[in-house]
Amino acid sequence: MSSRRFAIGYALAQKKQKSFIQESLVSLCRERGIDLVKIDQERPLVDQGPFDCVLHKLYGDDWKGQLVDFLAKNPNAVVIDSPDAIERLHNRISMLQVVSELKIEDQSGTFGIPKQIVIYDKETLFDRQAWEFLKYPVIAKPLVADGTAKSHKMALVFNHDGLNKLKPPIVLQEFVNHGGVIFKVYVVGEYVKCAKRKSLPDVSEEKLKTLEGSLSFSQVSNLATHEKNDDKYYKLMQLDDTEMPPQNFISDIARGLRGLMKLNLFNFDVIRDTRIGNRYLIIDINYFPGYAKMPCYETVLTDFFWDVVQKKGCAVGRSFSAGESGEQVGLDSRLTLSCEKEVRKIVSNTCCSDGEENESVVQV
Ligand SMILES: O=P(O)(O)O[C@@H]1[C@@H](OP(=O)(O)O)[C@H](OP(=O)(O)O)[C@H](O)[C@H](OP(=O)(O)O)[C@H]1OP(=O)(O)O
Ligand SMILES: Nc1ncnc2c1ncn2[C@@H]1O[C@H](COP(=O)(O)OP(=O)(O)O)[C@@H](O)[C@H]1O
Ligand SMILES: [Mg+2]
Ligand SMILES: [Mg+2]
Repeated sequence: MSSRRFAIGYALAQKKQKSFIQESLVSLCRERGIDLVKIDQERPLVDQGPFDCVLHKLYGDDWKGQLVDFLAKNPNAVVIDSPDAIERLHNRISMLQVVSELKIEDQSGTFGIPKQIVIYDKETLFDRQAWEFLKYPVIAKPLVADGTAKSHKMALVFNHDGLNKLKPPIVLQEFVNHGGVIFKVYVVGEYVKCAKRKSLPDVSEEKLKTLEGSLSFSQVSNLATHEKNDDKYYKLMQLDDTEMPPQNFISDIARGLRGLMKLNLFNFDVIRDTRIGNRYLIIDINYFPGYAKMPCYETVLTDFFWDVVQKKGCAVGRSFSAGESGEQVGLDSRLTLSCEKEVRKIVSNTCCSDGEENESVVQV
């Protein structure tokens, strides 16, 4: 076994750094020969390193340019993931477009997205005919999903009166009753983990008649980590009784999304339509989500980093080995850690001693 050490530079917002770069992760990586090194965002990336790999959740043209410069100087380095691929997730319409391209083998369920429309102005918002195919209640979501608190502010709209507070550009999406439970599917390269979380309660036809205007909410599934890891959380939220989606089905969707979006680090939110038992709707896809909420996230992420630096598991480096051929290659292919190997293996979660029955682990 080689004793070479590897360096992974990370560029993350303060909050993300705090939640993700925990000592437990840093030390596990260190034991495996991988040093996690903070990138100084005050200095040009090209002046830092050497890094075998850059891990990031920063946006904007300046950062994108820095990554390009960095790769030009370090042709053998890898960037997880491509800014262009990540950018698609910053708009709630383009984010879900990829679902229509998905083809999966497993037939144990059907999938799609809720009916929705993008509204750019008040005139269209109040023109009920423009979106008559949507039934109340509808959820109004900011079109932009750029990680700001504002981009998570939503409203559940029960009738025409509830439209007054809305500020386009927004996506109006039909609210689908789903038993108050959402499935969050975390993807880390080939690894997939599905977890249950609390969601908005169902709204019956009778209840809808009595509800006034709208209800504002934000990040309903996002309680503090310690609350979620607590057994009481599942009991309190009655999550215990909710059946998980079929594992193969979820792994097929995860694999398909990963391949189409060319992303390695993301999660997606899925709800099960209570009207049609095995119909699943994808409502949200997030880049580099809160992995620290996954039990054993340290092991999962360290294994992934190991595969990346060892150039295993994914076709790292091959598509952007400009050094070998001397050719100039496009930005996207050089920034993309593409995934060619498709291992479809369901594994049981052996790394956790707490035996969480509410979660499933799948590799795609
Ligand atoms: O902060 P956390 O750990 O709750 O993670 C957030 C995610 O929560 P989740 O893992 O899905 O439960 C959260 O997911 P949701 O959008 O709430 O489904 C986002 O991914 C959020 O990132 P951003 O604000 O969209 O850039 C994530 O926030 P950042 O950590 O990236 O700021
Ligand atoms: N179409 C929908 N039907 C029912 N509930 C929904 C729908 N869309 C969103 N939700 C609920 O609202 C929450 C926030 O919506 P989401 O699109 O995931 O935004 P965010 O990016 O802020 O997480 C979801 O976790 C879910 O509880
Ligand atoms: Mg969400
Ligand atoms: Mg989101």
